[in-house]
Amino acid sequence: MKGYLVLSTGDIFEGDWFGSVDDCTGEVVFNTGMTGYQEVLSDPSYAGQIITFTYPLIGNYGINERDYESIKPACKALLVGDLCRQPSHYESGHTLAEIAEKYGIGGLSGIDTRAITHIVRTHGEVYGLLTTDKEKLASFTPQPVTNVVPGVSVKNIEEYGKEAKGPHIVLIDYGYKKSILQSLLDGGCRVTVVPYNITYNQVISIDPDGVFLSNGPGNPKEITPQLGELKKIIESYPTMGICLGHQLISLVYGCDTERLPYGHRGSNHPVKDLRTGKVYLTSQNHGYVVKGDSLANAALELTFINVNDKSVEGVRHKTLPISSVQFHPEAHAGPQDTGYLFTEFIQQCQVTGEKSYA
Ligand SMILES: NC(=O)CC[C@H](N)C(=O)O
Repeated sequence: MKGYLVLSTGDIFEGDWFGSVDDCTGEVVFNTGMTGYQEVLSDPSYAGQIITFTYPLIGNYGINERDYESIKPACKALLVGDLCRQPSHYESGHTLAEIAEKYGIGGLSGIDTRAITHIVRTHGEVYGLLTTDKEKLASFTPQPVTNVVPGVSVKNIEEYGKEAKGPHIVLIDYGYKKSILQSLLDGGCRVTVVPYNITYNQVISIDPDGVFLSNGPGNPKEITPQLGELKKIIESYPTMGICLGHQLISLVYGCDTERLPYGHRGSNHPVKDLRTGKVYLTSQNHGYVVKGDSLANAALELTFINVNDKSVEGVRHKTLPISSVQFHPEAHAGPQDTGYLFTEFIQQCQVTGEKSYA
């Protein structure tokens, strides 16, 4: 079946439809990873987005039971050059098309993903409609995707690793990737996952040794109503944040965020650890970034920069044990080179001994 993509720029693409047959709209973004489509499509930070894969062949090793980053993928649609419908891998249980259909994700293959990527690179903020009905193309009115965190955050507290001997971590869920939870569990932690709008008093009653702010979709400024509670929480425990969590820590301390000219989404984004001068390849997925000049008089200092565009990739508090990174040390998809940041954080939660800084 033929399907169509119309962009907010007016460009129209025709391709072969796969996945859910319902029309869908979303922000069009591109991911440059050569592998990792399963982790990408199930990363909740892609909620409300249409993902263009720049790597030409997608689906060739199928879909397995282990590599999901969430129970239910939250992205809207997938744009693929060459869709493999006969995957080959010993762990593969399904094709990408089957999984797209199962989870209500739209898909178009056989389209020029390079051209779409070029449009997104040029315009930055691009929205799209996927439909099988050619008649609808002319009437598409793009609408920004907003307020997505409540839809992907847990509704109730969840506990993992209850028998673990290591520190007890509260993971605030803005749409966490399973690999963040897994990294904490692998480090010997007990983890309590809590909803994004958790209060200071609720965290105190859980009595953790550390706090972790997860990744998540959307504009970080949409979480502004939570910043007051968040400040009290993070100033009471050793804290680490990733991606959206990093942006929120920066907003708590009066820094500003903005949209990147176009997002960083892929598995080989180089960042420099300013403490050591070492450069690491990282997994990334973000459309917003902390403004470098807004750090000037803040309580935070820069710890990592992006080697390509010099954007902010990490900060830490000048006196409190609070740090965060824009990239993904939990990897999946992508390299695990910065996994040492989990080790450092877990050690910090152990060394402190005291339950609370307050
Ligand atoms: N992966 C994330 O946490 C993304 C953070 C934020 N939604 C952004 O796009 O910048």
